[in-house]
Amino acid sequence: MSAVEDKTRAAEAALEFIEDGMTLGLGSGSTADIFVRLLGAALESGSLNNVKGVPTSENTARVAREAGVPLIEVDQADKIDVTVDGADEVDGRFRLIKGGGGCLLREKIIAHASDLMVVVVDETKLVESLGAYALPVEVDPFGFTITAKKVYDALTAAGVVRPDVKLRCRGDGNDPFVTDGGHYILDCACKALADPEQVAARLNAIPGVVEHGLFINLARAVIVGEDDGARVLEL
Ligand SMILES: O=C(CO)[C@H](O)[C@H](O)COP(=O)(O)O
Repeated sequence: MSAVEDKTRAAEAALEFIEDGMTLGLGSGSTADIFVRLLGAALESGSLNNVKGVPTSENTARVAREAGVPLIEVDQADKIDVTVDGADEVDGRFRLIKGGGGCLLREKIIAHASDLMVVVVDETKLVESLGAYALPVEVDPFGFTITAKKVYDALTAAGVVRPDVKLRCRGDGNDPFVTDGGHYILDCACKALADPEQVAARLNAIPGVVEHGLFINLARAVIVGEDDGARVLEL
C-alpha cells in the first residue's frame, strides 16, 4: 500500500474523534491536508455539522476553503477542542519532531491551546528514538548566523555529536525559506537525540529561537495508517 493510502486511512480514523459543534485545529502537511479534505466531505454529506477550523498555515487555510471547511480567526476561538496534525517522527512516548513543512510555530501554538492533539501518520514516521529527521528550528532573521552558532552550541551541550545546522532555502536556490510568520528555519541534522527534553530546554533559552520542532507532552493520540486499516494508539 502506498504512503498516501496509509495517510488516508489515518486521516479517516481521525474523523472518529470529531463531534458536531467542535472547533478544530487544522494541522499542516500532506496528511493534515487529507484530513481537511475528508472533513470537508463529511460536512458536505451532513455526517458532521457545525464544525469550524483554525488553520496552522496559509496552505491549510487554502485547502480548507477549497474543501468547504468553515474557518475562524485564531483569536476568535474561545477554545480548540481537537487538533489533528501530522508529524515527521513519533517515538513511543508520543514525543514528536515536526516542522518539515515549516509550520511548526503555528502548529505548536494551536496544539498547545487544544484540549486534545491527535497525530496522523503512516508507519514510516514511527521511530524508537528521535533524531534521524533533521530537527527544524524557527529563528528570527535578525542575527540568524549568531543564533545558528548558539543552536549548534546548545545541541552539542545536549550531547549531539557534530550537528549540522543549515539554513533552509527555497527549492534548489540560495534564497532563505520564509515561514508564514516571516521567520527562517534552521534544519539541524543530529542523527540522534538522546535527550529530547534537554535539547528543547536549551533551544528555548536562545533569544533568536522563535520555536523548535520538538513537540513534547502535546500529543495524546497517534493514529498510524497501515495496509489493513488504522491503529489508534493512546497514552
Ligand atoms: O510538521 C509538519 C509541517 O510543518 C507536518 O505535519 C510534517 O512535516 C508531516 O508532513 P506530512 O504529513 O506531509 O508527512
